[in-house]
Amino acid sequence: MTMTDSEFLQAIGLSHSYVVDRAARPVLHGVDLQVRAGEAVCVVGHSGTGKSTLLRCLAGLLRPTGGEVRLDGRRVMEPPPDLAVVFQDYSRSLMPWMSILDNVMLPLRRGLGSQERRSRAQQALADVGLDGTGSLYPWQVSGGMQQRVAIARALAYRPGVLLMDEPFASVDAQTRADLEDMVLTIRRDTGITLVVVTHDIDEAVYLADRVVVLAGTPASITADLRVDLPPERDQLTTKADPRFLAVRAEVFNMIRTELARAGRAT
Ligand SMILES: Nc1ncnc2c1ncn2[C@@H]1O[C@H](COP(=O)(O)OP(=O)(O)OP(=O)(O)O)[C@@H](O)[C@H]1O
Repeated sequence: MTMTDSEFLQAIGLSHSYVVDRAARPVLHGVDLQVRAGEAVCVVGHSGTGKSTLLRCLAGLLRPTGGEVRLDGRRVMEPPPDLAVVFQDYSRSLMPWMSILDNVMLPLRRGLGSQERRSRAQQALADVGLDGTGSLYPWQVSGGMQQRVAIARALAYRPGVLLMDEPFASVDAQTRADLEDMVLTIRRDTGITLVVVTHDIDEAVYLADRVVVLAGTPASITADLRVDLPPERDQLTTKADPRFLAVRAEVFNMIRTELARAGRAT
């Protein structure tokens, strides 16, 4: 398949089955997803539908059992250097015995001098609002700040693509709103391509240019909705905007319909 400039990150006919008790258990089947350079796409779907599996395949952390993932035209066979991932569980992703600055410097590529690594890490900490915290240890700061550190670590090597798996599910509502706004600012300032998996429909619509719904067993993309909102967003006015409410209602109804089809209770 040939790729146009606009199709930057692609899943093409992607399928994945896990092996459980020696039997293949299909989770994803025929997932087609195109993300353009600089676009923000949120993936929603009910619990257990395969969102994390899809994200891990996109990240090159899991080899799909069918189809393929392409980044900038090249087939993804392992985690690409231009791509970073942030997971939900910041407490397990940070090294407690290392300072915040050392945590952020940790994955920076060899080949950079120590001064460059240090200045990139300090810049990334500043970008997430954590200027001046580098000498502290992760356990000395709040959960929301630890998640900012995890995001700074992902940003420090300046990836073109940032994948996030339920990144704000473990923090309180106010911190979550602050982190959502921080992601919007980073996106505006860097032009990074963003794919976010989230349970939270409001969060998905707030962050995204497009919301895709993953549904079915095995799952595929059953809806792909454009969010017709200006890029400048804020928690109060955007979430009260009729266009926001319309997409939110549409996504909500789709997921509810899928749940009913699967015979689950909402
Ligand atoms: N390593 C594995 N081996 C076997 N089955 C797995 C494995 N990882 C996930 N699964 C199963 O695959 C299905 C999809 O899991 P996945 O974590 O991708 O879903 P999800 O949509 O991200 O769920 P949630 O929203 O609850 O995090 C689930 O039924 C899960 O139990």
